[in-house]
Amino acid sequence: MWPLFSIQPIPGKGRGLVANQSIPRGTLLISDLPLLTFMPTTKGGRARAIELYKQLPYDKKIAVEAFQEGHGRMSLREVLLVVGLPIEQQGGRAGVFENASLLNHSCIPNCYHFWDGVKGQEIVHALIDIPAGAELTIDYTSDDNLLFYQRQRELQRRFNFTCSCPLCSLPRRERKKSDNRRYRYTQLVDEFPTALTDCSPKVAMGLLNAMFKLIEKESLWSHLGARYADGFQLCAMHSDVFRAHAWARRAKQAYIIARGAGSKDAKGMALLEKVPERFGLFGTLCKIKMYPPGALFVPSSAKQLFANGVPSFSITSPIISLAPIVTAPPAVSHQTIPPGTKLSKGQWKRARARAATRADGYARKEAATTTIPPAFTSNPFSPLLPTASPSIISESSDESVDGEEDVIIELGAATAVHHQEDEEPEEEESRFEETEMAEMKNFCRMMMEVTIAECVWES
Ligand SMILES: C[S@@+](CC[C@H](N)C(=O)[O-])C[C@H]1O[C@@H](n2cnc3c(N)ncnc32)[C@H](O)[C@@H]1O
Repeated sequence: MWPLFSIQPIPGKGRGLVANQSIPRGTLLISDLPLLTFMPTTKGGRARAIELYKQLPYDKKIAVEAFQEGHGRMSLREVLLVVGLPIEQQGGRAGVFENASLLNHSCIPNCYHFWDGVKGQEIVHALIDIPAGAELTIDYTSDDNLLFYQRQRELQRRFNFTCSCPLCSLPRRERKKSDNRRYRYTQLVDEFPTALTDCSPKVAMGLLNAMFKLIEKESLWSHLGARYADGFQLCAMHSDVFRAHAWARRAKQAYIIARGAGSKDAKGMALLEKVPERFGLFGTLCKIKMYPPGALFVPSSAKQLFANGVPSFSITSPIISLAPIVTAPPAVSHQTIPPGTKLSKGQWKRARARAATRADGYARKEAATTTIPPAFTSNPFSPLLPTASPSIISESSDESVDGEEDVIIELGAATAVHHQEDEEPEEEESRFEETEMAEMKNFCRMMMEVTIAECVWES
C-alpha cells in the first residue's frame, strides 16, 4: 500500500507515523529537506528559528503550524525546539522536517535516522522488519546507548517529555539489568581499540563476540555496522584476508540497511570487501614478512609484480594466511621464488615443513580455537550475523575492482583448511606431496593467476 506510512494520533505522544504495510528492514522511508535549521542550544539560535519560519513560503509555514496544533499551549519557539531533530552529532544544529519531525522517539527504535550533509537531507531507513500497524520510531538522543537516567534527562531537557517506551517501562530490576548491559557494551567498545593492538587476536575477537551478544540483548541494531567493521579491522590487521572479506561484507550489509547503499560507510565497506588489502592498516599486526607487502593478495598488483619482474614473494605467506586469525610466528622461514622459475615437489615440501616447525605452539593452538562469533537465531538480523561453522567451505566468483575474476573463499574456509592441516594423518610421502602440491597450485592459481609449475625454486 502506498504511501508506506500515514500520520496518525498516538496516545500520549501527539501525532506520529504508522506503517500502512509490513516494511522490510533497509527500506528508505524518508528523505526530507529541512523546512529550517537552527542552533537549539543558544538563545540567538532559537530566535533565528523564528526569523527563518517567517521567511518560509506559505505551504511550508502551514506544515510548521500543524506541529504547533499538536502541542497545545506551547509557543511557536517552544514547538520548533521540540520538533527540531538533531542534525549534527556533537550538540549542534537541529532541523525541522515535514515528515521526519513527525517521528516519535523510542529507546529501542525500529528506524534509523541520520543527516546526510552532502545532500542536505534527513534520511530515515527501517532498521528492522516493521509489521503493518506499528508506529515508526527513531532515537532522538545524542548517543543511542545511554543508560536510563541519562536518556530521561536528555529527552526531558531537550524535548520536554518523559519517555515511556518499552525499554523505559521495564520493571526497575529489569531496567537495571539493561543498564548494566549497556554500560558493559560501552566499556567493551572503548576497550576494543587497545585490545586490537595489545592483545592476541583471540582476546580481541572475544571482546567482539561479547559485544555482539549485548547488541542482540539490547537491540542495538544500529551498532552492527561499526562492530562488523571492527571485525574486519582485526582480520585485516592480521592479514587474514578471507575473514576480513566476510566481515567487510557484513559491515556493508548493515550499513546499507541503516544508511543506504549510497552512503559513505556502505561504499567504503564495499570497496574493502572486494580488496581488503586496501585497508590502510592491512597486515600491520601480522608478523609474516611479505615482499612486496600485500602483493600476494591483490591479483592486479600480483600481476604487476610479475610484469615488472619484481624479484620475489614469500612462499610461507599463503600457508599462514589460510589459517584463521593467528599471531603469525615471528621466525617464519622466508623463502623466495622469482618469477618464471620451477618449483619441485620436494623443495615445496621441505619449505612447508620448515615453516610448520617454526610455527610455535601458541599460534597453532590459537588458530585452532579462534572462531568468529556464533550465529544468532532469535533476532531479525540473524542472516547478517556471522556464522561459526568452520567446516563450511564455499567458494564464489566475484568481479574484482579492476574487472578480473577473483575467487572468494567464504567464511570458514580458512579454518577448515587449517584443521585439515592439523589433523592430517601420517600418509605416504607421494600422497602428501600430491595434496600439498595441489593445494599450493590451487592457491596460486586463485590468488596470483600463476601456476607453481612455471616457477623454479631459488634456495
Ligand atoms: C519530533 S516531535 C514528534 C512529533 C510529535 N509527536 C508531534 O505531534 O508533533 C517530538 C515530540 O513528540 C512527543 N514525543 C515523541 N516521542 C515521545 C515518546 N516516546 N513519549 C512521549 N512523547 C513523545 C514529545 O512531545 C516530543 O517533544
